[in-house]
Amino acid sequence: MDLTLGNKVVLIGTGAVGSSYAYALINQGITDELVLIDANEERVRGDVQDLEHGIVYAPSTLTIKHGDYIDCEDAALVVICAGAAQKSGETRLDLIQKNVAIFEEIVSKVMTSGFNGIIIVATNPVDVLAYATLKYSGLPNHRVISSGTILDSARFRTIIGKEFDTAASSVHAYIIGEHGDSQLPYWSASSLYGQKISSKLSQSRKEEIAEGVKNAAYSIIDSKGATFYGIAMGLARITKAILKNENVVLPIGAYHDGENGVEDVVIGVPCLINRGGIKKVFDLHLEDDEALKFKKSVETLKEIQKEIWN
Ligand SMILES: NC(=O)C1=CN([C@@H]2O[C@H](COP(=O)(O)OP(=O)(O)OC[C@H]3O[C@@H](n4cnc5c(N)ncnc54)[C@H](O)[C@@H]3O)[C@@H](O)[C@H]2O)C=CC1
Ligand SMILES: CC(=O)C(=O)O
Repeated sequence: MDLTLGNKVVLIGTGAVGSSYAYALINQGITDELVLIDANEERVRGDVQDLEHGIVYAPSTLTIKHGDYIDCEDAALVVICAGAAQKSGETRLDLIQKNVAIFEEIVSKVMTSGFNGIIIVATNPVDVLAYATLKYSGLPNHRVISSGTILDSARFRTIIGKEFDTAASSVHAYIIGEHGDSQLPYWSASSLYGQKISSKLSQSRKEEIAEGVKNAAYSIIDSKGATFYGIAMGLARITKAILKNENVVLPIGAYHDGENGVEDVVIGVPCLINRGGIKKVFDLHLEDDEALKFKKSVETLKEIQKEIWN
């Protein structure tokens, strides 16, 4: 990545997820310059004004504008939340055909601008669309990030935190694999006050927790039609890790080129994130049942890739 780039963020897709992310960025003072793009221009115009009024009370000031793809030229980060969202009863993978076509168009426009930064993908199915973004952009592997299991891991930590009456921020726990139905808890590496969480829970409770995490999106979509605050905070966290060069460990979707015995797939694992993007994809030390589930998750994603790109 071009280290002379500042901290400009271009957000593409200002629907429920995108606009919540913009709001989170402003509230946390993460960027000095935010550009919004969406196919629905009227909506962007309204969002820019509404968000600008909030800046008055933000921790630091920033410029925010309704932009176009040329604005990606000197952006440090492009965040893509554009595309179709799940409706009640749909899985994330049901969205693939529509959203791959949208991504081919969006990513080629981003790259035509001369963009030389990092892309974060949030649109579902997020891991396959990050893979598509790598293909369509030609960017190096470490500069395309799928939000992956950042949200699932937050859900996991929230449930465990409540179980042990401890703040979720003190729970060190990860969901790995697809951001979707084949995900799995990384129990063997999940800890609370330095002790393994899995040894504190019965098998049936662990299974209930894993199901609860996996089904959280379905339950929220049934209740209010969409999920957006959780992912918005997760995206803001990844953004901060990049723009502030944090070298922090986050569970995100990373391209695997042999890491963890996996080839040519974007999948969620703990990674080191800094100004250059994905600095390191960590080795998983999986127990046998976890390794089996992780392999199945890889196969699920590869099947979808094969259907689209042969
Ligand atoms: N990664 C994650 O953990 C999560 C991902 N999502 C995903 O995020 C995506 C967005 O969800 P919502 O914001 O709820 O949907 P939404 O329907 O509210 O917003 C989508 C936006 O994309 C825009 N758009 C569509 N085609 C476009 C194009 N070609 N160029 C520019 N803009 C375009 C639409 O005008 C709309 O404003 C969905 O795919 C959803 O499944 C949602 C929650 C969590
Ligand atoms: C919609 C979605 O991907 C989620 O909330 O996990």
